[in-house]
Amino acid sequence: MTTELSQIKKRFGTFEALKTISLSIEKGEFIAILGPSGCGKTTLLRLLAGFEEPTAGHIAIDGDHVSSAKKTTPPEKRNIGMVFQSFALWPHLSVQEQVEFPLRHHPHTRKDWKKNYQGRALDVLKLVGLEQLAKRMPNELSGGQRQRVALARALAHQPAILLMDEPLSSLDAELRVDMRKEIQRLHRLTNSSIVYVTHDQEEALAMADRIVIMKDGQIEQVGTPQHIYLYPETPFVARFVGKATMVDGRWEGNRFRPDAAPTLSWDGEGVSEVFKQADTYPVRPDQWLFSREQTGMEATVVNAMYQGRERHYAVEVGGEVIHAISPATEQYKIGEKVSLKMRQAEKQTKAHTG
Ligand SMILES: Nc1ncnc2c1ncn2[C@@H]1O[C@H](COP(=O)(O)OP(=O)(O)OP(=O)(O)O)[C@@H](O)[C@H]1O
Repeated sequence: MTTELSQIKKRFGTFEALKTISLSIEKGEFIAILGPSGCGKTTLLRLLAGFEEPTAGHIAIDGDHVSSAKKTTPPEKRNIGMVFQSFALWPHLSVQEQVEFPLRHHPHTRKDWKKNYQGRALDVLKLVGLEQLAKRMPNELSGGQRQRVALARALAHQPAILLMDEPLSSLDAELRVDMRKEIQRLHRLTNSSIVYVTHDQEEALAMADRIVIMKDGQIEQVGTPQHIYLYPETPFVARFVGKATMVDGRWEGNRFRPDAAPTLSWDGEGVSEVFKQADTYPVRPDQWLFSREQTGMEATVVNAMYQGRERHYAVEVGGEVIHAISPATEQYKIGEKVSLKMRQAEKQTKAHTG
């Protein structure tokens, strides 16, 4: 069964926080909602959870009509689990009791689990590797352990959909990467769909089956991580996900000729019509090819950062500063004049000449 959001609008007073959102989430699918601060991600999640009512439209979770402007099922009656940034564990309950609580009280808990809630709670704690800490209280746990308890509590009754709002943002960088893997593992082991709100594109690209990119209360693009990264459909998505620069130039069918070096042209197969109509080409930092021979777009290095495997540069082209990445083996100094081409253009040339 899918979860459906149909024509959802949400207004706070005169402010339209969500403007006609429609989205279908498959059973077991991992959806990341990605967008900048204030674009409406949390509002969308709160509507799914039942903390807010839509101004228009309706929501069905696993076939249950839970939300419309007329009628809303409260959060505790929805077949959902929730994990928030703050973990929100109950301070007076032990680890085991945190997980038992929803099993005993949630209306969607399977009958056999409700009866044997202690056994099921232990099984779920084993799943997240916390069975040894079942008797501990929340204040006796590390941040990562607390987040595991929050996950176990949310997953215990096997909700149709697990809602997660920036669940890793209060953990340090290393733990965040570990917990990403943990969430992916748990997702594989359960049948729950996941809706995961984040403003971290790396997290969304790494974890989701599909990413929903939001801007100003609307969906900009929906697609697999690879599709969104390689084939952005709007300048906003190209900049936000791919950190792309919009290069001005002319399109001749599927070939692009940059204004800054009109003798150069490169292939634009698959580039969205939106860019063609705007006479631009979105180039990601990793797509630039540096050279000292003046055969491409003239540029001056204004900043350089060594990053181990690669070097990140800020370079000025025609008065605009853009970001470009080179392999660490290539080194350019601040102030140095370089020449930039699209990586793909080089491949094309090789293919034509080779
Ligand atoms: N209860 C409310 N009353 C009025 N405006 C609200 C309310 N809740 C949210 N908003 C507004 O709706 C917009 C979307 O807010 P929301 O919290 O959904 O954004 P977000 O994408 O989750 O942002 P962030 O990443 O900063 O959490 C914001 O402009 C916010 O100020």
